[in-house]
Amino acid sequence: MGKLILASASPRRKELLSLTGLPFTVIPGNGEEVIHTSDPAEAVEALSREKAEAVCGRAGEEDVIIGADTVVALDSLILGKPAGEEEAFSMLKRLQGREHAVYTGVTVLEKGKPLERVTFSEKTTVHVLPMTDEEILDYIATGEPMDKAGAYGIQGRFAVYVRGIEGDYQNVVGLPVSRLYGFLRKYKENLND
Ligand SMILES: Cc1cn([C@H]2C[C@H](O)[C@@H](COP(=O)(O)OP(=O)(O)OP(=O)(O)O)O2)c(=O)[nH]c1=O
Repeated sequence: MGKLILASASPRRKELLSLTGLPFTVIPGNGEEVIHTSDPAEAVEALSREKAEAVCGRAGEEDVIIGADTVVALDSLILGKPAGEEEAFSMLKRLQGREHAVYTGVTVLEKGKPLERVTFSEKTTVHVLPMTDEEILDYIATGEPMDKAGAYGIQGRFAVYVRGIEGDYQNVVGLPVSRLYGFLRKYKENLND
């Protein structure tokens, strides 16, 4: 068996994958994330596949690669990372006072067995309390929104505005780790460091 590779530059995903106790290596991808569908589940699944496939060239024949992507969906909009503070403001203005869905797509790919590739997505519903414009601006000033889908981090200062969730918390932070572990546990004894 080869190595387990996390195809991600996200420090959160690295931390979440560590919870499995499996040895793994991080290879950040650098591809553009372009969404070609209005279906958020389809979008994150496709992006997770692209991220996993993008590092295939740098992986060994027996390596197992994980790619993941997270978006926020509300009404018919799919929100990725904000391009700047103005976009962060308009995203948070839309999200406050209501519920939305967070989707993370995951692909697990054994480089030598392309036909056994697994792709799935997980949805978590997040209920956000009403926020004043001043609270939104104060939150943006923390710097937390800029590298996160939907312009917030449930694991950070935004926690005070989260009334509750339905589904997997870790999925919101960027990796549905318990569901993913279901696909990874078979590699447990066989991975190289
Ligand atoms: C909604 C939400 C998202 N996020 C993060 C998870 C993801 O890292 C990020 C969404 O961006 P992604 O494009 O999914 O991931 P990334 O660019 O950070 O990392 P990579 O593509 O290299 O794997 O938003 C939080 O940390 N907390 C939250 O509450």
